[in-house]
Amino acid sequence: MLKKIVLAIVFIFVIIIAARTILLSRHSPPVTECRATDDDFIPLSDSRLARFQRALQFQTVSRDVGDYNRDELQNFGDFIINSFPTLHNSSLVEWERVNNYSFLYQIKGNKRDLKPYLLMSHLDVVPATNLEAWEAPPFSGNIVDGFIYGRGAIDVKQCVMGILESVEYLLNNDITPARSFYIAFGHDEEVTGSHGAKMIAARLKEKGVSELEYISDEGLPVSEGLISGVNKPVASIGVSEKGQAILKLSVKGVPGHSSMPPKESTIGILAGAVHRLESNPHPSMLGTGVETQFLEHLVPEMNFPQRILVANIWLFKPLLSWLLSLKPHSDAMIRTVTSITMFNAGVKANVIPPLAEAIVNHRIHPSQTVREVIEYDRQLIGDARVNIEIASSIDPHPTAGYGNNDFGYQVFKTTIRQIWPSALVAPGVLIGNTDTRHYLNFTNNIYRFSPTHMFPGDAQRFHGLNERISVKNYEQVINFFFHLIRNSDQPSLSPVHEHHDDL
Ligand SMILES: CCCCCCCC/C=C\CCCCCCCC(=O)NCC(=O)O
Ligand SMILES: [Zn+2]
Ligand SMILES: [Zn+2]
Repeated sequence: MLKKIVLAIVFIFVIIIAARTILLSRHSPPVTECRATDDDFIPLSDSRLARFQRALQFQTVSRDVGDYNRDELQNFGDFIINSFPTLHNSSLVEWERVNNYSFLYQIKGNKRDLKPYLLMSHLDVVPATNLEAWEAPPFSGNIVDGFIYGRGAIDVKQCVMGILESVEYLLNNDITPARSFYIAFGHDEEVTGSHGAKMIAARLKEKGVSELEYISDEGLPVSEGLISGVNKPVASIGVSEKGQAILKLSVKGVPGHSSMPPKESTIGILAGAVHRLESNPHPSMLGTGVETQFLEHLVPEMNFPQRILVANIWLFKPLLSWLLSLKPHSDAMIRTVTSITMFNAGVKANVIPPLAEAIVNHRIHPSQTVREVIEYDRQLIGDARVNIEIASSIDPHPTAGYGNNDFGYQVFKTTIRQIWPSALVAPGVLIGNTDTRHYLNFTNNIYRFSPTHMFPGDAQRFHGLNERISVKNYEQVINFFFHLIRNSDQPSLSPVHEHHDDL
């Protein structure tokens, strides 16, 4: 009898595994018909390329909240105004500098009943370090072997300049958009956006804007070769964004002579706490959020064993979590991550340190909250001598729609396929943070995507060494935004044609 029950259970499991594998292995058909019309390609002329190289030369570095290079932001802003004369003088455009260095543009379409959308980006960059290790100086914009080097090449001056080039082209060619749109460039995204994006959002409200059709901002790239077994480019659209908690850990002690040390120093206690945090990662949340749909979208391109695993996360979560945890970029998809980013202690070689401090930077999986993450840390540290203070925090963002009837998502999907026809397009979670935190009240439809083509090894270039973009990819960036604007002109989505017979 027991044997029969076991066999029946195994049989049911096999049926479920097979059914899910077959179901998720089906290729999804294109769901929209929205092509860019007219001459639909902007070539990367020498002058467009030179403008981008020049943009990378401005050292618009942000270091901390309120600590950014004002002179260079001013110069970069002046350069933008001078480089795009049609945009800045068109009767279709209203523009202003917000809080001195940020920019807000309104491009007026001729169908005023259509809800406007917003294209976001940012003008600042993080500092460049280890200058000797760069192939070309980080503020040169030099081209080496077909790549344009510079801090900001992928984060994210390529989008600033790509948006500006595409709009200038539209206006120079007398193409009046049907749907109005806004462009917002903040000047301190790398240090929370509280002086830039936050002020732009307030200004938008002042102008009477309360609802937007969708918002686009920097985000996930088009990646190739990052997931073993998937041989096509994977374009992931960030429909949500991780939360963030910056915690300051501190341990206080009594200073004294180093010849008579206490059993434990503030440094030793804090180092122990930090070590416990680093060696006990937060749990895998695989199966609870959009990372699940991301992986499931790739199933048709995977090999058979991979298909079985990914189509059945309900069963294989532990194994898959382990596999995904092997690489930092895939580990970041499935859990709240912990980075120890700063550690300060001690005053002199022969003085017992009175204070030790560390900064912990968490990026929070959308299925968790700031409170839960801090409680987990507290339990893990398990030492009342370690004080935990929240320096800043934000919960994960809500998830935007990514179905067949979600206008913004479908416009992105169509546009991506116009630039990368073989790309698999999938929803995903952005593992870093953006200025969109200041715009959450304008719409739920926020899409975080950068039309940057990335290959193995490129993820480390974000905020790292040798940030660069290929000349070809920069041309794709310009054309991505051009097509996005053209595709956004349609009043609504074309009827959806589902083909269920193409198994
Ligand atoms: C198996 C996974 C395949 C997906 C490929 C993902 C590759 C991820 C590589 C880079 C994405 C990182 C984008 C981060 C943008 C965040 C912008 C930023 O710097 N904001 C400030 C901050 O977060 O502190
Ligand atoms: Zn950025
Ligand atoms: Zn950045």
